[in-house]
Amino acid sequence: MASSMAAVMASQFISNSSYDKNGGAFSSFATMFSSRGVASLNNQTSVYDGLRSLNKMDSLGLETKTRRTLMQARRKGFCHKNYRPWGVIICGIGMKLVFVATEVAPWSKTGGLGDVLGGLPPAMAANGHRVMTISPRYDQYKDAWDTGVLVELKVGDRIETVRLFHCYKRGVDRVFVDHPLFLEKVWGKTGGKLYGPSTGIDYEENQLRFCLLCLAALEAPRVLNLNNSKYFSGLYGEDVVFIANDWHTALLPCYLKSIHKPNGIYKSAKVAFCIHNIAYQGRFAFPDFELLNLPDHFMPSFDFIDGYDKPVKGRKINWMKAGILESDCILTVSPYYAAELLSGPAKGVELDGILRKTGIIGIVNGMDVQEWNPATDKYISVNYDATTGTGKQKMEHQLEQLEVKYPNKARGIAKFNVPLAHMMLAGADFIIIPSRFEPCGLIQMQGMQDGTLPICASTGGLVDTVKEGVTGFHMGAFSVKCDAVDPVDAAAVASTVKRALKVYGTPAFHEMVQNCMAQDLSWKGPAKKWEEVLLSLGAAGSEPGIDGEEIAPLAEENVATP
Ligand SMILES: Nc1ncnc2c1ncn2[C@@H]1O[C@H](COP(=O)(O)OP(=O)(O)O[C@H]2O[C@H](CO)[C@@H](O)[C@H](O)[C@H]2O)[C@@H](O)[C@H]1O
Repeated sequence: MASSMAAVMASQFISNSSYDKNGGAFSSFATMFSSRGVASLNNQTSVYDGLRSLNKMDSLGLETKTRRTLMQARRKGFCHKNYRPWGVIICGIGMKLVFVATEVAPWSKTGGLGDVLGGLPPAMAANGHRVMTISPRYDQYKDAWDTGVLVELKVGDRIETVRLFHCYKRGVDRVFVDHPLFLEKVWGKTGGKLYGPSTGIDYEENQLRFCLLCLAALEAPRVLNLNNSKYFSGLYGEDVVFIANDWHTALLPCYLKSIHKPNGIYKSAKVAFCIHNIAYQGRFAFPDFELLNLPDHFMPSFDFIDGYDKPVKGRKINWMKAGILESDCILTVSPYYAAELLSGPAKGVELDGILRKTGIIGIVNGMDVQEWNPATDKYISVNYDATTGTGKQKMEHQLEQLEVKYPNKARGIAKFNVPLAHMMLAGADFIIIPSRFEPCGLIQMQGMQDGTLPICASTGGLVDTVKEGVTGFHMGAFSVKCDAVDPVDAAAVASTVKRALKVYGTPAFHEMVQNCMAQDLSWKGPAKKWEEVLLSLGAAGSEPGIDGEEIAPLAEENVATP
């Protein structure tokens, strides 16, 4: 197939790839709808022999515990990576993880997908894994350098050249794929323009854009020589675990199997596919299969007919279906949502049957507790913590007066505004989340972190993360039919809000606020669960990490636009 071109062309550019750059608010409610070693000996072999006699050496010449001990010592600052007390270079432990997605916060974000790609990778790195993210370069990110590495890829009927940019932040290699299909269309880091000229309208070339991303992502671990980490250096190599996210990256396992594995490349590499929102599947006209440059035997994995019970005329291709069938394991962002996806066509959005065959694992998302920390939040004028959770008396009085003076008044701002989102969640007492479905949901966690009680629908991750009467209020599950609002659902919103208002200002309310703020909502717990799943895939060289003591400090220069 012509598609083997990518691997061949990429290898021609490896010589180019050496790279080392050192590089209470006026409304009490906020409602947001959003929807690892290389063992290298110097002349101190007697010490090495001593180690060998003390420990059972593994195939790479190091006993796991020894490696971990040294790693931990380095983390505590007891030794530097260039200090080799035992004549052993240790390049790391754990797994080599490559996350691929169309969004990665803070560089690009339209919602929770960007947040997850921003937060989970540093948490995995904190646990001792070598971690890379690959996403498009939508803008001239000022903190991401040109590696000078070019890769040629066959996309559609053309050969396209992409350039790889890189920065190293919070223990993670952030790789950005530069191509006019991304930058020339978007020129910005956030907003609906990532996917189309305006919200709800897709770019015609989206399939080609995402083919390009998947193909480039499969080259990066083999061509990028990255040396910024204290613990790791050189190429990631082939024993990696790819984590593909949502339908845009569903072709990654297909290209891995059609281009690389037949050529003996990435023999032990595995792919985990994570569903953040099954509502978006990448359904296209069947003839578009030709655009993808995949062998015909992949057709059944893509083959799809709209309308489960009443099939609609005309076959389609379905990217997410192929991603699910061709990956080594499927994850989603909460256990309850995983169960909902298996429950039937309505919640499984017609992929429930496929998921029942493959199985799916739900792990609740964490949140970035550094970005969302009311004690240090740069977007709010008065910082606070659990001991100062209450508003000023004067303002509380003004609030009461506002309600009396302007009954039934509220403000609605339909804009993507990060500072405002922080201010609303920090300033509000309640956040109403009336989701018809919610795979995990981050705003309820951001609210709880800020001491703002969620009043939420009982669906998906909201069930897993909000405890009735303890950390918030549940309204019950809503109809998933989007064409009309069910009056029963509207009544449930009203009655639950009334119930929450009765608690407002009481000792029970203050206890709930304390309960919310006392929780560890960070990525630490979820990252351990992710590690367990990814280790079980058995990519060569995969080992458990360590217990990360803390997530690395927030990078000084975090947001990156010209
Ligand atoms: N007007 C606005 N201005 C600025 N920022 C705004 C905003 N409205 C929302 N945000 C921010 O965008 C993010 C929204 O994340 P969510 O997880 O709640 O939903 P989303 O549907 O995007 O994510 C999907 O993927 C995530 C990640 O897996 C799942 O948690 C979720 O259930 C699934 O639907 C939060 O960081 C929030 O603060």
